[in-house]
Amino acid sequence: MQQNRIAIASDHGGFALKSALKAYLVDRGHEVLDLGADSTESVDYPDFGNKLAAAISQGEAARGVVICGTGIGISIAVNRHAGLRAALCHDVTTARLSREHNDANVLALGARVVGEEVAKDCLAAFLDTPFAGGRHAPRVAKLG
Ligand SMILES: O=C[C@H](O)[C@H](O)[C@H](O)COP(=O)(O)O
Repeated sequence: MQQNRIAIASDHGGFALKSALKAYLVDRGHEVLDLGADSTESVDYPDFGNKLAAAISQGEAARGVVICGTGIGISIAVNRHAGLRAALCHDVTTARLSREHNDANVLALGARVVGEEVAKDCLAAFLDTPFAGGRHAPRVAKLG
């Protein structure tokens, strides 16, 4: 498992925010595995959600970030994979609780919904918050 490596993927709608968050992750000392998209040319979000889920399942990265226009489609794609828990977050509180209560391993963001600064704050909360365990552990285990 590459503990310090964060995988990131988006569709065309999330491309610009992906670039900004990549730079932010590098600034924070992370290695970034960029799985595309590589431009604003129209693509299909399931392809990128599936790619990121595979990378995490195979231990190529410890956690992931996915971005599409709303964050909805790409988070649905990731959540179809066993062991993947993508949390669609719009604010710091949901990002923090997605880690504390749900042990989310993927942060999903909507580039057409949240601004860059809010997205960075969500990412910081996602990275910095540990899973609380305790009563939450058997619940998370039931997610499969
Ligand atoms: O949930 C889906 C995402 O928000 C997509 O980014 C969105 O549907 C793409 O829309 P469009 O093809 O109009 O750019």
